[in-house]
Amino acid sequence: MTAEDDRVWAVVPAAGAGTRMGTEVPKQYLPLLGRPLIEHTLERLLSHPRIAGVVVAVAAGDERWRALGLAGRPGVTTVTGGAERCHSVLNALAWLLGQGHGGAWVLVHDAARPCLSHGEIDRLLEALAEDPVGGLLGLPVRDTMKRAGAQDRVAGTVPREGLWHALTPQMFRTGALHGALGAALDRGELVTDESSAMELAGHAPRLVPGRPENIKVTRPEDLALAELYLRQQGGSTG
Ligand SMILES: Nc1ccn([C@@H]2O[C@H](COP(=O)(O)OP(=O)(O)OP(=O)(O)O)[C@@H](O)[C@H]2O)c(=O)n1
Ligand SMILES: C[C@](O)(CO)[C@H](O)COP(=O)(O)O
Repeated sequence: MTAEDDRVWAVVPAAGAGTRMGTEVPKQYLPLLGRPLIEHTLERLLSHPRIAGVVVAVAAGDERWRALGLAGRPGVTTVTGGAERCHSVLNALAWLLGQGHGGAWVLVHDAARPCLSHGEIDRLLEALAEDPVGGLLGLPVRDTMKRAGAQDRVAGTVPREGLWHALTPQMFRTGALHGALGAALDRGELVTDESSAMELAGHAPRLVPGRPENIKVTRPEDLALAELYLRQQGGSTG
């Protein structure tokens, strides 16, 4: 294995508007324990010894990102995001390809998931080190799952055996993921995660158990939960 293949990069899609949060400030910039949410996320990634660098996709003209000063931190590269998460990820992957990292593993991790632990990153790297496809962190579904019909009436119960929540990071070879994502977008498939693109390309990514604390801050009530989890980690990266 060449030294290049052993390097691991991270891509952080951070160009969203946070509509479901209902705040004027995009959620990745909301304060969490006194620091912008995205700062916690980037710190988790940048402090991991196997991660060579982080490519952050931010909205065009994002003044908050510029004002944060994180763009100038060693190991951080900024690219412009796109209309959807998949476009933002594709732009970041294109930068990595342009740098000659097509053979390297890339971990795509939502900026909105600040409670990621080093233990999860380690599990992902160990489980997929020799995997021909790659994979993602996930959580088996614990509740009985219902499919809603008209007027939110139960249309049916979905068997939960084998159902998982997809989390991030999702880990694939940069070149393979860029190709699969580009092909999905060419077909008009605005995939909501990287695994979907790889599945459309005919692959079966591996699911690796993540932690319930690795939540995606999406709605207002998620902020308090993320703060609780970060306090429980007590500043450690887990
Ligand atoms: N065009 C977009 C949309 C989303 N994201 C990022 O993708 C991650 C997961 O997306 P989501 O939780 O949906 O964030 P938003 O799109 O900002 O939220 P909403 O759907 O509520 O607007 C977030 O870190 C978000 O910043 C992105 O980089 N580019
Ligand atoms: C990537 C992801 O976090 C996996 O669950 C999710 O698909 C992001 O979806 P969103 O609609 O962009 O929040």
